[in-house]
Amino acid sequence: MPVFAANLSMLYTEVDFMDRFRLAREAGFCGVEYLFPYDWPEEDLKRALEENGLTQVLFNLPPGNWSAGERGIACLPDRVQEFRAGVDQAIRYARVLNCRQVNCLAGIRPDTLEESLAWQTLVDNVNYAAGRLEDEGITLCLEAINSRVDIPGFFLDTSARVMQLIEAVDAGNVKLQYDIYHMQIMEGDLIRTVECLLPWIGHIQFADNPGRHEPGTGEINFWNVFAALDRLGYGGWVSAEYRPSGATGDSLGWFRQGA
Ligand SMILES: O=C(O)C(=O)[C@@H](O)CO
Ligand SMILES: [Mg+2]
Repeated sequence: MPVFAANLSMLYTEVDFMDRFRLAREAGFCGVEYLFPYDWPEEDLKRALEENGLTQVLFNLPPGNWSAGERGIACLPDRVQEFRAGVDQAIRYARVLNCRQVNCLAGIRPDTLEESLAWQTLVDNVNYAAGRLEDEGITLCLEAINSRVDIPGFFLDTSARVMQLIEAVDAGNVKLQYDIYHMQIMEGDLIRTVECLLPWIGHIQFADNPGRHEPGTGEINFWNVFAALDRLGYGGWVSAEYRPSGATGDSLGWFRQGA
């Protein structure tokens, strides 16, 4: 079975954020990720990881104004300074948390922004971030997110589009973050896609579809998908990024079965 991590922004929301680390460890996870670390002091997060023997697998670059609906600023030409400051902030946290991967959210392209300008801004920003992160030994992940259900207008919404960006940037530390849930909605053909794109995949996340709940609640055959990851020799993390359909503990049958 792959090595699984728990996404603490979606799992264990029954308890306060800082208590989720312990619950993840008690369930048997050895790695965690969450959307953003920036609301907590680095040292507090580091302590939570160390006390529970957990690896910080991933977090996102600052996304702009999340509560106002922004989902990344990397494609927005009037936000380049803010993007760069966000890279600095992410590096500060990644150093303390010993986190080897950060994810860049491309953002939602406003109708008033020309597609070509959004694309060039994204290429330039990813180039900049990749250079800064390479110096730190950190991989920059680029996630394709479905624009049909969860984030209409999200600028990078297919694996092909991310691959186009990876080619345009041509940096060794830029990888595709393949989210099985989003790609089931946009593309399907999960196992064949992973097989084709394996060398460029840095991180995998999952939830079942529809509903974005745990494996077994929807249409994806996770047992076959996880077996394929093993057969293909995928060596990265596979993160449970789903909203449990009930209590988190009750949603972990897939994990207990595979562990
Ligand atoms: O929504 C997702 O999927 C994620 O991976 C989050 O990090 C936000 O993009
Ligand atoms: Mg995801």
